[in-house]
Amino acid sequence: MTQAHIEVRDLTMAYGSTLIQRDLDFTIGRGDIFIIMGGSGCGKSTLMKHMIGLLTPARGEILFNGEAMWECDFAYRQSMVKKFGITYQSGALISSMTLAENIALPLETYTDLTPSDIRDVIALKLALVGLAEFGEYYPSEISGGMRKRAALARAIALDPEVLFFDEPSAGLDPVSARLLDDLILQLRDSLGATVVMVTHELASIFAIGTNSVFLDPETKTMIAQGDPNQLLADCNDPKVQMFLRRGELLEEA
Ligand SMILES: Nc1ncnc2c1ncn2[C@@H]1O[C@H](COP(=O)(O)OP(=O)(O)OP(=O)(O)O)[C@@H](O)[C@H]1O
Repeated sequence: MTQAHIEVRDLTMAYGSTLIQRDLDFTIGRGDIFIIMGGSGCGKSTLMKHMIGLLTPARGEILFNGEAMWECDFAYRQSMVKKFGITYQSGALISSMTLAENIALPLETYTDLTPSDIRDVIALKLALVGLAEFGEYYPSEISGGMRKRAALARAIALDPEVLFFDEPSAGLDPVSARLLDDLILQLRDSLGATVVMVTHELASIFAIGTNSVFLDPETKTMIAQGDPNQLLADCNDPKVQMFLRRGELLEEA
């Protein structure tokens, strides 16, 4: 049994009086590639925002390395969140800065590294994502797939313990999406990190996912959890099967 890295305990999420999901309870193991799945609008991004300290639970708790994220004060929570690397759907690189300058930003903000050390870290991170030659390029001068990888280089600048991705392969062609999956696997292994991903991409889910939770927008709670390949083989819930089989339900035996 792998060691728990993030534990979601009895979590209820709401925007004001609007309930989004209730009674979420699951564990993400160290080294997992954990997929948050479910139909449109069920609350996947909302769950991720709770995990990264942006939204406060209506009820329940999230533990990181066994420590409660919401019981503690803001400063302590920030020290936990610093161990997370986050990439959003758009990549969100700053367009007026080169890739190297984008990666330098978290290093200048959160570390005491010298300019020369920062240059070394930038070179290392760019090399890790296959962009060694592109440090002086601006985001608009490279392809969409390269922008995703550059955003990843920035997310790993501070050697995070957990990497969070919201729809990492959105807008990519299948080959670039596959390369991004390979890169996520490679980074998980080289950083010894845990990965948490919101994605609809079945190919990615089955290729790299090791654990998952399935959120249902109708009952507003989780209806399945576990290895996605195992869920495909064993889960009897028709909504989960519909999702994992791209809408094609198994014929009744
Ligand atoms: N800031 C907000 N205030 C109020 N409601 C919100 C807010 N953000 C999201 N919602 C609502 O919460 C619900 C869940 O949204 P969320 O973006 O988490 O879903 P999702 O599963 O990630 O969706 P998708 O798959 O379409 O990206 C939606 O009904 C959405 O309209």
